[in-house]
Amino acid sequence: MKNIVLIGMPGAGKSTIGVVLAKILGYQFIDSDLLIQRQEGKVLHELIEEHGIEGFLSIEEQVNRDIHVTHSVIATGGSVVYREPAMESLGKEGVIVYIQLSYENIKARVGDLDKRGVVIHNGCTLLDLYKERCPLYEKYADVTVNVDSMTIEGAIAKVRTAVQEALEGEV
Ligand SMILES: Nc1ncnc2c1ncn2[C@@H]1O[C@H](COP(=O)(O)OP(=O)(O)OP(=O)(O)O)[C@@H](O)[C@H]1O
Ligand SMILES: O=C(O)C1=C[C@@H](O)[C@@H](O)[C@H](O)C1
Ligand SMILES: [Mg+2]
Repeated sequence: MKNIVLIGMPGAGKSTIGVVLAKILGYQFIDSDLLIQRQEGKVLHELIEEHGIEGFLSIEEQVNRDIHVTHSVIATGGSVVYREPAMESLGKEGVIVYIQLSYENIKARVGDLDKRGVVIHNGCTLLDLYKERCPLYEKYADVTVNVDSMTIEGAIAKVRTAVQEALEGEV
């Protein structure tokens, strides 16, 4: 049985959708960000400050490559797409679902980028980040689900249907 791997911008709703979807499907829920925090004993923004962007991405890559599970929904961090080996490994683990949301809605959802711990270079805006990342999410996605103007419940149902179609009823 395939796992379901959620990718997308910070604030897209990967963790929010993922945990409820797992419950509905009777799957386990895994949040890569929480695995990173548990392994390192620090919260994300501390890790980015301490190790720098490339150092953090290396930790994130290793943690995601080490995920080997079944019957699980995996919510990833928004920056996982910067490391091809991590995406290759996740792609073998399950169907990759891009949770797509417009820039305007992402902007409204994410608060202080520093406190949230987003991988962004100095001088780069959220819009720059959005434009840089969207092609990467599209590149790795097996399925894209747009969740603009959807309630949380609506988004979960849409993701579930899209995954079922992609896996031809396997879940
Ligand atoms: N469909 C929705 N409608 C309104 N708000 C939502 C919806 N889905 C998620 N949210 C809200 O958006 C915020 C961000 O959601 P969440 O933390 O799940 O995003 P994420 O994709 O996991 O982000 P990150 O990459 O930072 O882990 C939360 O406050 C959540 O309650
Ligand atoms: O989108 C990002 O740059 C990130 C999102 C978080 O989920 C974390 O994975 C990390 O803080 C980086
Ligand atoms: Mg999350």
